[in-house]
Amino acid sequence: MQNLLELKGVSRRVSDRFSLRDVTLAVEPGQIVGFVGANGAGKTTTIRAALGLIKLDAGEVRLFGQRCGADAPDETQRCLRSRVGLVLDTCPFPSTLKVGQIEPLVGPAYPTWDRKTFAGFIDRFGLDSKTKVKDLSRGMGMKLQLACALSHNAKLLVLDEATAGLDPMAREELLDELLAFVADGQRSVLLSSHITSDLDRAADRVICIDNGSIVFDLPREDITDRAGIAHCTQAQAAELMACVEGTRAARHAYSVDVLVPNHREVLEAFPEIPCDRATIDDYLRFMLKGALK
Ligand SMILES: Nc1ncnc2c1ncn2[C@@H]1O[C@H](COP(=O)(O)OP(=O)(O)OP(=O)(O)O)[C@@H](O)[C@H]1O
Repeated sequence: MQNLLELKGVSRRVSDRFSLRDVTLAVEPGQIVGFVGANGAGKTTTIRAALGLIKLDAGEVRLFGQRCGADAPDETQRCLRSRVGLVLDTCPFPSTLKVGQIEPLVGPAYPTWDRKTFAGFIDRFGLDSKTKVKDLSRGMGMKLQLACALSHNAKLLVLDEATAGLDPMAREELLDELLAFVADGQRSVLLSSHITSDLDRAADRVICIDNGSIVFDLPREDITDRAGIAHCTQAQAAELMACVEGTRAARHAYSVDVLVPNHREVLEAFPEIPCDRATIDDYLRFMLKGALK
């Protein structure tokens, strides 16, 4: 099936200090794709490139199979973007408007806006139409954005740090909504987040960017089900790293933690070395900071 979003070789110099470099990634239908990286790594810039909001120096972006760079005709861009639901870390609606005044502002921008669906989400999320945007809690502001994003028959949801600052219950609810959104196998979510435990639970794929370049792009289970952290002495680490491909090490005063691609194989081959499964957080730390063998 056709990818809902594709970036191929996207490069863009943003400033003297930061460029996107040859970024290639794809979001397949039915997937939740986690997009991770340190502060300033380039997640938001990549999302802006994906939505045709910044010009590219090289490469191409396809949304729903069609080219959607900032150089595509305005009408094409508008039409393609109207099939994307965007949720940002801060509520972008005018702060003095009431919840009940948001629909007349947002709805007309989408030819496929569905009033009944929007009313259903407002009700289900417990949003009071008389409350001003500025008086909404973080979680409620996110839910208002989500209600908008889910009410125009979007095929792709893009969430940029939308779980930041949410309490665990609100994050859980959001993840359940996202899982329901992709359940028919036709729609997808691109979720940039620093809260990697959300991705441990919900992501099908995890893509990591660092300093404007993609560092890894893996099925989530390659990280959380296969990879492991072996807790070694210096001598064990040397032996393990000599035998196993694709390891990375974090050295401590008297021990060495080694990231291994397959924890089961290590437990079989080196039963004396304790080896736990890796989390996405572990994997990220080792890939960004761990020493190669
Ligand atoms: N318009 C701009 N002009 C100059 N520099 C910019 C501009 N937009 C972004 N940057 C820089 O580009 C780099 C990447 O920023 P970006 O917001 O994409 O990172 P991020 O991964 O989303 O970070 P965070 O996790 O902190 O939100 C940063 O160093 C940022 O300061």
